[in-house]
Amino acid sequence: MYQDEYKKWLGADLIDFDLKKELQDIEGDDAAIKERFAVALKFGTAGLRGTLGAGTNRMNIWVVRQATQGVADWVKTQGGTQTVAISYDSRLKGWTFARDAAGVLAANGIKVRIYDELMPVPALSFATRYYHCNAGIMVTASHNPAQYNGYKAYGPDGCQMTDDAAAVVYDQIQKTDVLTGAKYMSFAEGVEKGLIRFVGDDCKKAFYDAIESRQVRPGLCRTAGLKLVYSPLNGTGLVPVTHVLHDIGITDITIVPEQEYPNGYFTTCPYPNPEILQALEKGVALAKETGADLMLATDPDADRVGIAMKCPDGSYELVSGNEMGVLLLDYIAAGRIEKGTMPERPVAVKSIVSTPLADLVAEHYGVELRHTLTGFKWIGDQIAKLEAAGEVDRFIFGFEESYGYLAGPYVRDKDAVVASMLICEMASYYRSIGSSIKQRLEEIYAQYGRYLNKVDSYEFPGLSGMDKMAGIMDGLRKNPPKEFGGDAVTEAIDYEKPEETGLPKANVLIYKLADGASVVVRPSGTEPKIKAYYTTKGKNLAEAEAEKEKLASAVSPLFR
Ligand SMILES: O=P(O)(O)OC[C@H]1O[C@H](O)[C@H](O)[C@@H](O)[C@@H]1O
Repeated sequence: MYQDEYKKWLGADLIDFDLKKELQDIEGDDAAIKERFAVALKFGTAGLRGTLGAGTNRMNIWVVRQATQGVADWVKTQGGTQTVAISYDSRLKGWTFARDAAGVLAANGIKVRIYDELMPVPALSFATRYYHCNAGIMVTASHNPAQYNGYKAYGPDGCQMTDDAAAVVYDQIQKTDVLTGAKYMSFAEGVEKGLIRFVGDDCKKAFYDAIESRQVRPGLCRTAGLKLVYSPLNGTGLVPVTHVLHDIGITDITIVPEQEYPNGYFTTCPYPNPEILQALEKGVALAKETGADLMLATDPDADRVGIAMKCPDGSYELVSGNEMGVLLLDYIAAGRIEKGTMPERPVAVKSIVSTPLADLVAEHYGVELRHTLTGFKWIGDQIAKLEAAGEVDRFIFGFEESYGYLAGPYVRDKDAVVASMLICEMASYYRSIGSSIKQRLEEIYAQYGRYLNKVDSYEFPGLSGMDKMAGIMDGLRKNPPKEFGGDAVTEAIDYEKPEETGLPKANVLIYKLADGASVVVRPSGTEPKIKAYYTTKGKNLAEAEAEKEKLASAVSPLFR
């Protein structure tokens, strides 16, 4: 089967010369052919993601065209404006895939609004809403290494596609021959026919205005003198983040030179994920050199942001996604109360695997904190619910521990542009009152308790990995652990039971322990990993860390 498919591809005019060469190079190599052709990349709610290359199990123009035909078939059943927004980041073949997706949509009679320069996830979500599109397509593999690309699909609300819509697209893809099934018209023809148009400056301006309107203390940054180092990690952040920062008055910005301009090879940080230290190293080094108050790094599609902060002793410390979520919630709530701009019955949202410290902070300010499953689309879904009730202004902030934040309803995915702006504003504010982000964080710990949140990941690669992970989760359900390292489990919550959790069914187990600590276990939805999320509390950091180590040594043998 896979050999037949391989021969079909080898004999076809593949347009992209890289593909032809790759297929010729693997002639006679059964394993290499099998890997590329035995299965197809699966389109799910997050769209497609895979390594670049030839074959049905790779990201290439043919797989992109086939997927886009599936999207087009779904759009045609939807009525409305029959328009799709498209953006792309700095990844290899990003523009090629975006252009080909536009060509497939145009050939299906669907109108396209495509950015004329690389722009991040939040800008795509915004354009999808702005032009009342039926769908949005973002060509990106987020923070994966350079050999990856992908295709995130959005619904009309600017949220990642729902399960129902993705299932229809998937069915349509199955009916579309990968090499011959998608309709196609050249980009030029689509433009000539008026079907393909670029995103207008009005839309870009409205996006920036929407973000800047979320400042908590407008004008403050103009005089605070914040010194910043910023790295777009060779992705899309450079233009939007610096645009917004300049607008709000932050001018002392040093950009990490090697990571300033788009470069899909990510030569200085092979894994451009702001969650990991390596991606932030160049920025931290430059912050030390320049004495910056703050260092920010956005991932290639600028939906996540990681930071390092200057401590009073001059050292730099990384801030975790949970800590930043809590800091921003605290800053936004306190600031809006002080400024008289807090809505009535304010709502914030976080995922069930994010820190419970946020619950205490929310309670302190009278903010209702809603809990959702992992995946920012669930936070978008909460905003949609408020919108449907005519109460969208109640939403003040949403975050996930995986470095995703959003502070307004103008988009429905995480937005590192607004997060970068608010982090800088918050740093400026604390600087202006003789404090710092670090000091505020310590005050929060002093007030609510020294919480520690850590995530350990256990990898299960290869085809057998999925089975192993399923077996482990099954084992935990059949033989529920009664204690971890001597700490009794006081409550076990199984998210496979929606009647008990009030949330959609999910493969997540939460164990609450006698001393306020908790362990959450779930298989990742994006990588072949089981993740264990630990929350511990101590009189000080050392005590919380010791507790985490104790729990982790009891939990990790379960994953062997
Ligand atoms: O823990 P995982 O399933 O790998 O997901 C981690 C993250 O993946 C993506 O970035 C999603 O957009 C996030 O919403 C999610 O939190």
